[in-house]
Amino acid sequence: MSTSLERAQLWLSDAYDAETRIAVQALIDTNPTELDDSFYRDLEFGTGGMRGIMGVGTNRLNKYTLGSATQGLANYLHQEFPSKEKSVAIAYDVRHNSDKFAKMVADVLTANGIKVYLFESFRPTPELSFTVRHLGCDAGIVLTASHNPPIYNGYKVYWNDGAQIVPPHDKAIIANVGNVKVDEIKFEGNDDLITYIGKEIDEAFINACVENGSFTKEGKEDIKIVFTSIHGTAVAITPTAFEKAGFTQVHQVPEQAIPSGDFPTVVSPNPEEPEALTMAVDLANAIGADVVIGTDPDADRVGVATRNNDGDIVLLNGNQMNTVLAYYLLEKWQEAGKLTGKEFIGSTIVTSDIFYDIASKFGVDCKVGLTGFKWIADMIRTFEGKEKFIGGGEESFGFMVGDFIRDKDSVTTALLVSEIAAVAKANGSSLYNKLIDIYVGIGKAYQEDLISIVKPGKEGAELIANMMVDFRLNAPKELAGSKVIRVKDFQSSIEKNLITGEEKMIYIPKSNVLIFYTEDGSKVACRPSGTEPKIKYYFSVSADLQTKENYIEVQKNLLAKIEQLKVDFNK
Ligand SMILES: O=P([O-])(O)O[C@H]1O[C@H](COP(=O)(O)O)[C@@H](O)[C@H](O)[C@H]1O
Ligand SMILES: [Mg+2]
Repeated sequence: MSTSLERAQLWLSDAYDAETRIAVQALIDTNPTELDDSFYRDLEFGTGGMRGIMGVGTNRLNKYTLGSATQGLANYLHQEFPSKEKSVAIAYDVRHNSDKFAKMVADVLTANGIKVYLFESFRPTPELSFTVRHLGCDAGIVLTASHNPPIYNGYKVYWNDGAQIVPPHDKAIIANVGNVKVDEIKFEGNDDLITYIGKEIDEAFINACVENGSFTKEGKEDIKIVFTSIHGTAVAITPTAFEKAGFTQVHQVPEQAIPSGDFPTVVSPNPEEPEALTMAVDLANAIGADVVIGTDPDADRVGVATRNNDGDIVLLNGNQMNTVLAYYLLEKWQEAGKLTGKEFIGSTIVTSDIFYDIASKFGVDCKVGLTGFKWIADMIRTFEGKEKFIGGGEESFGFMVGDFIRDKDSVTTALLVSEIAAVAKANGSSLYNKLIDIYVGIGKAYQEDLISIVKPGKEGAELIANMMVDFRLNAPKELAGSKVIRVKDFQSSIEKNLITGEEKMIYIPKSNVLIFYTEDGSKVACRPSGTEPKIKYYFSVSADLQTKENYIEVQKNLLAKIEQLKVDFNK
């Protein structure tokens, strides 16, 4: 394997433009650490596409890494569909360079004779997934790094069903990308092959979201909602969707309705960080709102906060939000007589096990995939025509309602969660109480939490890899005073019962993930993030819950248990 310096020297050839060569030379001359980090590896497709810091280098997002990825995709499309006229839809978010990168990517495709539908300005990621299906495209691309910091950008790739690519397509595209030499990238586009899209698609998309995310008008004029797009793409769509769905009291956070790749009013534009919703919560307190909803820059993630029984606004975690959403959808399908036993909800290995309880209550299946909504979308494809997908989610903030969009979708989710809150309020309850009702209904309360430890750069990646190796070599025997009785290793595809020694195969694709189960029912999953330089630990605990009145006490104990569990991992 060549060194970072050798790899960097290749970028000094004439095949690269002058600006790039100057920047690479400057790294070689003055910044060995940055040079190493920029060139020590190639960017890869992770959980949510290819993401990287913008800059020169093989491990950075730039004209050449995006160019070769797109040339590889074009080559693969020609291989897969040799005789048909091909088309690709392209969207982009509000980040720095996203618009320029989108046009550049469009040029590479048209230079390869592929027709492009390019959004005229920024749009949500779920709208792109919808568009691929709506226009019958062969693939789709979004230029976005989701909620990552402003220095990042990225490239999400969708196949013709509107789902992000999984094997074999991702591996095949990467293999094609690996064969692309820089002078083979066709940068000279053909504008005649570009069709700009916008308003008509927005209308179709919003109508589809409203149709799939609305079951009733009850309470929609009485619920007060604060919505923030956190400087991202949802601003162009979600307020209209709310209006069309019948909500009349939606208040936007004005400062955050301004699109900006600097995300100037937040530390991180990630609704999973409570700080990202501070301004929205302040506004909600000022105007007495019932619900707070915030979306990430590419509007696939959505955070929801609601009032607890003391009137304080509390942030629901991803599992709690997904619990309420999945349960409501199942209730609606049941009421409509649409549950036949051939339906399923989707989850991933880091989703709370409450999804199994909910599925069994309604007599549907709960399918489990690897982390990432692309694996939930994969289930829909696999069971298409045989079993019907109702909805799906995981630990992270976001949900997928039905199969018309094959990625998590904050727009439909925002409508649905607001409807649940509206109906609850109209019946003297609340979103918060709906969650507790579900726990009481299944006889068990759940609590989850997540720690993400950031380890940046090449050194960080090595540290994280070593931490996972260490967990395998020295697996914990006890967690928070309870014996570890079962371990699932998704890399070796083996589940081991530590009491009986029995081993079982795990039948989902391999991934670097470990899950430990303790005697008292706690579950801890460990995995390196596939989108950011982080290692993640997911905690899930549960306890019996018979009455609503006991919830606060039970929850307090569960939270204390999670704190105990965290001690072993927070290093
Ligand atoms: O970042 P997004 O909004 O595109 O979302 C993507 O990445 C998240 C974080 O993945 P990881 O834990 O590997 O960092 C996943 O949970 C999510 O399913 C996926 O769609
Ligand atoms: Mg996102």
